[in-house]
Amino acid sequence: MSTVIKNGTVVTHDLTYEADVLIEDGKIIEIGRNLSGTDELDATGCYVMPGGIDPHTHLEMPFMGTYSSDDFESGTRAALAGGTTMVVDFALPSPGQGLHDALKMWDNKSTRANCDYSFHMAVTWWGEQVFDEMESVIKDRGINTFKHFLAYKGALMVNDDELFASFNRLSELGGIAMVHAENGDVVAELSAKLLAEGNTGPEAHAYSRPPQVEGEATNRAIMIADMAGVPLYVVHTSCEESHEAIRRARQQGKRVWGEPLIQHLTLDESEYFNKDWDHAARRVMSPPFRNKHHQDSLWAGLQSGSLSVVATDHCAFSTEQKRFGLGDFTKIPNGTGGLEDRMPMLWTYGVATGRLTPNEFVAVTSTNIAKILNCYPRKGAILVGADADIVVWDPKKEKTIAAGTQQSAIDYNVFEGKKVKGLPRFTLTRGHVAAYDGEMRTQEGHGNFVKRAGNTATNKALSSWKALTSPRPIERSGIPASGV
Ligand SMILES: NC(=O)NCCC(=O)O
Ligand SMILES: [Zn+2]
Ligand SMILES: [Zn+2]
Repeated sequence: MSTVIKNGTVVTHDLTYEADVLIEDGKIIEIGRNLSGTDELDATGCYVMPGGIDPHTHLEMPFMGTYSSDDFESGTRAALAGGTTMVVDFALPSPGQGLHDALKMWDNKSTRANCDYSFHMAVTWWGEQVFDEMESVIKDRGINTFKHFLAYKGALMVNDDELFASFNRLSELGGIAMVHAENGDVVAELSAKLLAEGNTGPEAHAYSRPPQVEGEATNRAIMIADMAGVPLYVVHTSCEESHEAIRRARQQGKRVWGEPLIQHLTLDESEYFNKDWDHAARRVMSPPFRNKHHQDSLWAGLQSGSLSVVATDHCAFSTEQKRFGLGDFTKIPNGTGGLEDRMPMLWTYGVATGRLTPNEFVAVTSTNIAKILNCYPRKGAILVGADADIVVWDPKKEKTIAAGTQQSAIDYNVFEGKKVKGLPRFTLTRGHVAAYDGEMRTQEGHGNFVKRAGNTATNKALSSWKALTSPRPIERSGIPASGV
């Protein structure tokens, strides 16, 4: 059995052309004119693009005394509804837990995934066991990305000595370092002071995490990564201070990538000043939403290439869960949803406004991250031999975002009421049509784990440079006799 996508315009990160796409056994087998197959999908008036890849999700994540409400089933269903065909989730060991132990837990949860997925490994504590297991996580499990939290003091946060040790180990093994860049010590101090002064509401979450805490931590991580000789990926870049550090590092030739979220690009800090406690608390996430100055900086970064990827950090908590923080903003579970809305929101606020070209849209939602994570061109490509993870995108299709019609398990949507123009007509996950003109036809358990080998081209380039420039003793003849 084969499927042909007919009469569409193929849009990739570098090309736009009219062609049909023929699929068999989950792969693209031919691209050309006048193709035929057993099943036909009509793409007249549509763009045929690589399915989105969201490299930053937290599905069923244990966090702040509860679990995020979307699991691998509802989360990947939401992804497919919005044109995303692969998610990358974070496996988080609890303190003292081994990396492989934590991965077993994530393996169990992910059996229900409707689309392909991969994992990043989090380094939440440091010791010999973590040092040792990192090797097999990369070589046997095919996980080449390791996240470090510089925030969440007393929980997930690692200190600078641990960060440097882990970055050095990754440099040796050919891994990629990731950071949540906020200065956790300063956030803890500011939070305690705000609470003592009677600032208990959700707006104080934003006051406790000003752009400076993010700028400082981003810059620190960049410098530590540079000394270790490891590539660095900065997650949820939300402000000019952090973007500026990334931009400068890239201009200096450092291997650093920045990832803004669709929430930070399109929602601002005024959400926290809403008189309705629930409204404000539902939008509590770290880093918090910023103002227009920061949003313009992020858009400019995507346009100029100093920022590389748009993600969601999908970590959805219900209103009931958010209310754990009534009377104390530090207890509001941090996180917002966005998996279903990332692509339509970015198209509406990016492509339709002229901030991004359709090719740039494909680059920042799919191809760039496939290259960074080392799964391109299996993912992120419309090429013969690639997985048939495809979105047939109708630029004229419209809807108003509403919690009542979403796939996510929670009872609200941070984009509620936003009108989007540009939606999937069909979303295909390895050839299976999981979203058919608004109707969900997902298959629970269809998703496969995507292995990603370490020692990428970027790792090799960095280690060659490191070897060439590393400190070495100067050979001298005629060493003076000691003493005077
Ligand atoms: N971002 C957020 O507030 N929650 C999810 C965990 C994280 O990425 O920091
Ligand atoms: Zn984070
Ligand atoms: Zn996150």
